[in-house]
Amino acid sequence: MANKTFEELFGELQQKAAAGDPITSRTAELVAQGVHSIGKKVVEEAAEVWMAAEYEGEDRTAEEISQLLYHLQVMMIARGISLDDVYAHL
Ligand SMILES: N=c1c2ncn([C@@H]3O[C@H](COP(=O)(O)OP(=O)(O)OP(=O)(O)O)[C@@H](O)[C@H]3O)c2ncn1[C@@H]1O[C@H](COP(=O)(O)O)[C@@H](O)[C@H]1O
Repeated sequence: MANKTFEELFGELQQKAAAGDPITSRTAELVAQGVHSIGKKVVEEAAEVWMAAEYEGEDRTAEEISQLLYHLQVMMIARGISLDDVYAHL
């Protein structure tokens, strides 16, 4: 996972969602479960970011942020939302 940019990860996840095996790919498994399950993971990871930021160190907080970003990307793929769709609102 180290040194992978947001854009590079998104491309990899798109490929995994399209052709990945739910047995070996967490991304393919989550996309197969659908938006409801992914949404619960997004909320869970967001709460873990909050708790880490308030009570833990920078490294743990960064780790939780990476997990939140991953699950947000999975949600984007499940809903057919591109990076440009999101950047348009930033
Ligand atoms: N960056 C990530 C990544 N970040 C987080 N996660 C998943 O999110 C989980 C972290 O959430 P939790 O702390 O809740 O862990 P958990 O309790 O095991 O998860 P649950 O069983 O509760 O869902 C991890 O165990 C991973 O399953 C990720 N899964 C995959 N990636 C990358 O995505 C790419 C494709 O991965 P696959 O789709 O698995 O091939 C690869 O480059 C991976 O490194």
